[in-house]
Amino acid sequence: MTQAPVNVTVTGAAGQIGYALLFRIASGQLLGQDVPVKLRLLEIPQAVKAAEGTAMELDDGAFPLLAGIDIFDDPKQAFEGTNIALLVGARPRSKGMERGDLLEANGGIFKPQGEAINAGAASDIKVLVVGNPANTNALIAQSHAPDVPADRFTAMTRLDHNRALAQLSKKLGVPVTELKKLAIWGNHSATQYPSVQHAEVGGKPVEVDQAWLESDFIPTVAKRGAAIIEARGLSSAASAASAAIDHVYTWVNGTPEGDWTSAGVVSDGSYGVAEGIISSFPVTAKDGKYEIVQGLEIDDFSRARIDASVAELVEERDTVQKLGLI
Ligand SMILES: NC(=O)C1=CN([C@@H]2O[C@H](COP(=O)(O)OP(=O)(O)OC[C@H]3O[C@@H](n4cnc5c(N)ncnc54)[C@H](O)[C@@H]3O)[C@@H](O)[C@H]2O)C=CC1
Ligand SMILES: O=C([O-])CC(=O)C(=O)O
Repeated sequence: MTQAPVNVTVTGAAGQIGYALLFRIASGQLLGQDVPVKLRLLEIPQAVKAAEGTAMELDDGAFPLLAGIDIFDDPKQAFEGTNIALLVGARPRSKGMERGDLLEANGGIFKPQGEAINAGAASDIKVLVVGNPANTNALIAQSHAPDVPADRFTAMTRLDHNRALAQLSKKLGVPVTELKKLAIWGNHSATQYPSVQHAEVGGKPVEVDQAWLESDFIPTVAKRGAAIIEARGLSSAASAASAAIDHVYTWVNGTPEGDWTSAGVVSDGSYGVAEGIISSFPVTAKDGKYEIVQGLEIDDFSRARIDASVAELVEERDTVQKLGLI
């Protein structure tokens, strides 16, 4: 091992995504097979013991790239010197909870975490927010880290992107590797817009009928989270962990020539998306930076769908603004 270990902080480490995610990080899939990692696990005090149990299992994996595990219940310590932060822990919606209540409860988590990242993370910090509502939680954290470049805060829509790839691959009867330039726009919620407008199969434009898009593909992708909960009795965990691995691996190592992926990134106003919100866009990654793909023509159908999801994000931003969370 020639390289110094990269510090990776995972919040919600004792949760179900954490359980799937940590072993993949330890095995080298987050950053590459030549990059040692040190894990920094953050949990609430009541779940520290469970996180210790997971850490024991990580030890038992004897992973060659795992250079150490530390467990914290204090965000200030957990983010000290961290290079990659995966913010998975969040307050789930409980019965009778309104969207505003959920945003408020999560503000109590993501505000101090943003402050702790601002105070102590490494200068090359990259943050991925997985915990829902992911886009607005990312906005809250980002707004409390004024010394960190805003583009270091991202929200996960890679799971939606992967779901879209899988659905289209099944429909066309081709492997996912044949598909390029799918895109998720907007919020990681049921209003998201999975777009095939620029998608290619084997280098040619994808042609599918509009009825299938509207009545099957889009709702299947957008409501997949709910369908998994219905079937499994628990929300997506291994697929979410897998998408988090993909998101960070791509961010660090780049997108292949002639393709893009999807991520929730801070809007610079591109495509009429309100500046400053964290919205999903088609993005490329190069030299450790995600960039919004520019210059795409947006047809009327796509325009209406993008606008609807962005309107929801603007509403969430306005709510957290009113609550004094940003
Ligand atoms: N963006 C996406 O595509 C997806 C997002 N999610 C979201 O990811 C989140 C985590 O999901 P699961 O692991 O299944 O939930 P879980 O409930 O199994 O685990 C969450 C963990 O977070 C911890 N936690 C709560 N507050 C914390 C805090 N302030 N600091 C550190 N840890 C804290 C809890 O103690 C718990 O161990 C949920 O919000 C879920 O909705 C899930 C799937 C996909
Ligand atoms: O709704 C949830 O908690 C899970 C989720 O985000 C998804 O599966 O897309």
